[in-house]
Amino acid sequence: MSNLIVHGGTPLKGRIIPSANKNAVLPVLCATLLTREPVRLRGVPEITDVRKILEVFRSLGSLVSMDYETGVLDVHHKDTHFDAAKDRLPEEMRSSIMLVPGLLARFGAARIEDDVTGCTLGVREIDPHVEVFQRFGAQVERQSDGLVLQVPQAKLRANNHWTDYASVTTTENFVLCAALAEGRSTLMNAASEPHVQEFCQFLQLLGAKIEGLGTSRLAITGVDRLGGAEFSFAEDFHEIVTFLALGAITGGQVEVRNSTPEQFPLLDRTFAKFGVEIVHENGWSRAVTHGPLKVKEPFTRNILQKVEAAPWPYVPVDLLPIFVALGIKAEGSVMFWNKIYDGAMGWTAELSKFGGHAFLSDPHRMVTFGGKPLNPAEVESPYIIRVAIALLMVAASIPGKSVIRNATPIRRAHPHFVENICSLGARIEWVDSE
Ligand SMILES: CC(=O)N[C@H]1[C@@H](OP(=O)(O)OP(=O)(O)OC[C@H]2O[C@@H](n3ccc(=O)[nH]c3=O)[C@H](O)[C@@H]2O)O[C@H](CO)[C@@H](O)[C@@H]1O
Ligand SMILES: C=C(OP(=O)(O)O)C(=O)O
Repeated sequence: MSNLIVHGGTPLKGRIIPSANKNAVLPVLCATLLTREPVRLRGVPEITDVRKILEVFRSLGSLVSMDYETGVLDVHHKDTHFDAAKDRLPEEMRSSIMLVPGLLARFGAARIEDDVTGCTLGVREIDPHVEVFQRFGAQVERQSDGLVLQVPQAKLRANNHWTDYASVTTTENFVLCAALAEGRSTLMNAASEPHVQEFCQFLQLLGAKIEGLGTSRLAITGVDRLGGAEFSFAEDFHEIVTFLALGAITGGQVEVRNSTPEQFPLLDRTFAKFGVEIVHENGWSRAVTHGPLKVKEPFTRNILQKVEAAPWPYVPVDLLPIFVALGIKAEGSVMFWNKIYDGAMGWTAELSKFGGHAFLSDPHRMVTFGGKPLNPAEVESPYIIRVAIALLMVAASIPGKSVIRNATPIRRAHPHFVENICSLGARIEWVDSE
């Protein structure tokens, strides 16, 4: 377990070049299994989830050359081998489940390990995935240590499917299966997050026939084979928002490179609810504060200001903790509504150790009563990447030494995160503990 020691209270200043979005990089890595041609990826971040997937590739016998200095990955799945009875896939990360279509395409067999939950956000079912695999013709059997999938026929069968809700990884799994299936498949209620679109663009580059990117209806016409490609990852909107918020919460001036400000109007309005103005100019975004943070009062009398997170184009649920941190700091009350997860808000007790006041109304809703005097503290992060960051944000805004225990999940998604914050003037360090 790694902890973060934070000497807070310094207004952060400077410029940040964001890394690639973990949730685009991981499905793209899984998609490379669908081709027998070489693939070159640029901007691959040095994060633990990437390391785990590359380890799987090496164990399959693929050629993998990863240079984390330059972010260039060359991968070639040429002569591979996999035994669903003996080999195991990574756990404690959701993206493990997106290895399934590539393994089915190559070996006619795959596995889903018991723990593909990822961050402990509440129920994260695998049924929508299993249903997708079954619709494409896979047989699924529960074994003592996971699920084993087999495809009796040579190719997956195209189909039309309508999911219960817009799930990011289920959509990606559907597209991965459909890309090489026999015939044309359609998916209704498809997820449309920027990372889902980026993943589809990569597959198109390999030669996949996908229509409807960015909408809730995807149509995919299966092709016989996919080719190779060179692909560069876009900037991660999670990192952009996170560094802007770090600038705002510490009363500093942080600029982040942002090539896609068109994705930001709702995020800008969300920042504005805490008194933070986001300015996009010449490919950069900056957070401007006008004195201490203050929650914007709604015009409707006697209602709470609120932030609602749900599948895109709502505020992304993974960004909710970042805004909760702003809610603890800003004077006024805000209701945070996580419409997706039923177990992602149970960290109010950690906020109270800082003197922050947050009330868990029900499993989906939290109210912050911000602007209270805050003190440094030792807190413990749940296994949730963005909560570890939110706790770090609060700590960075308070003069004195705080400790964020179990901050390791940050390493799953954000490369050189502490180095990046320190480049803005922060005094933060990793310390390993038992
Ligand atoms: C590797 C990856 O890309 N992980 C992301 C992906 O996970 P992931 O694809 O696992 O998330 P899903 O969209 O499937 O949602 C997770 C869970 O939320 C519940 N659910 C979701 C949507 C909904 O409208 N109703 C509902 O009930 C279901 O229990 C579901 O199992 O998308 C999540 C939602 O943006 C993000 O938090 C994760 O970071
Ligand atoms: C929840 C996340 O990831 P995962 O789905 O892999 O747990 C995240 O990226 O914030």
